[in-house]
Amino acid sequence: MVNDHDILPLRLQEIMVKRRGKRILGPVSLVLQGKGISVVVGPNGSGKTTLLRAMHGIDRISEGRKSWSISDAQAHAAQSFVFQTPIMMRRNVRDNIAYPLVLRGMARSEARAAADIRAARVGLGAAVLRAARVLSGGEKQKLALARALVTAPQVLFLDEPCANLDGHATQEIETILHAASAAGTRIVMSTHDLGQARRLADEVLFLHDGHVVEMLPAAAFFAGPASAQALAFLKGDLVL
Ligand SMILES: Nc1ncnc2c1ncn2[C@@H]1O[C@H](COP(=O)(O)OP(=O)(O)OP(=O)(O)O)[C@@H](O)[C@H]1O
Repeated sequence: MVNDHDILPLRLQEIMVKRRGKRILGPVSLVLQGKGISVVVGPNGSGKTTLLRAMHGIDRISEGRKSWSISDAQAHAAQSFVFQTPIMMRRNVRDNIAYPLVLRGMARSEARAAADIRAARVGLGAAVLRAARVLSGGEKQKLALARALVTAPQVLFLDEPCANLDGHATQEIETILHAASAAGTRIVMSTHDLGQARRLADEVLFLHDGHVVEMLPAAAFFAGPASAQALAFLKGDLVL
């Protein structure tokens, strides 16, 4: 809905993110393009969250260059980001989902109608008038996804969207992500769950110590990554 121009490819050239002078990511150079779901995996603290936040523009890049195929402002409007712990407003489900559309200038009645359609698609059709804050963890994550998808983003970032969810809720979220990908949204998500990476990934990015050590089609990654660190990670060994 936001614009017709492709915002991809996203190019990162030697980007670094530093906190109080300390490097926490980079240098990273990569090109994000094409279709499908890219899954970011790696040990704790390897920089998965920081990479997603830097790509979307939440974390400032200290060095290097990031560019979308159109201006940053236009590109930003065509992206959504889902946090590990969804942020709920003190409103009902419908108005939470409608909010990004209202922010973009859509009339409230139209935005609410669009929100109801999105709520139904994620299985929250019967809950549109419930207060968002009383939902279960799985329902909150579905609401967050509906709100992220209501603007029909070209690119959707998700940071550990199924952390703390049970198998049933995880399956529902994965079904929604598959459907969004099939509908053309480019997805980039992090996960701790290698099983989830196997189920969802078209492409895998393996991070270690703030570096993207592997960026491969999923089949190639799981068949045998090139680096010792990724091999150890796949085997379940500690990666030091
Ligand atoms: N605000 C911050 N200030 C200082 N260091 C930070 C900050 N946020 C993250 N870090 C550090 O940056 C590194 C990368 O963190 P990040 O959260 O991106 O990793 P991650 O791979 O997502 O980790 P996890 O798997 O534990 O979620 C870690 O060493 C972390 O301790």
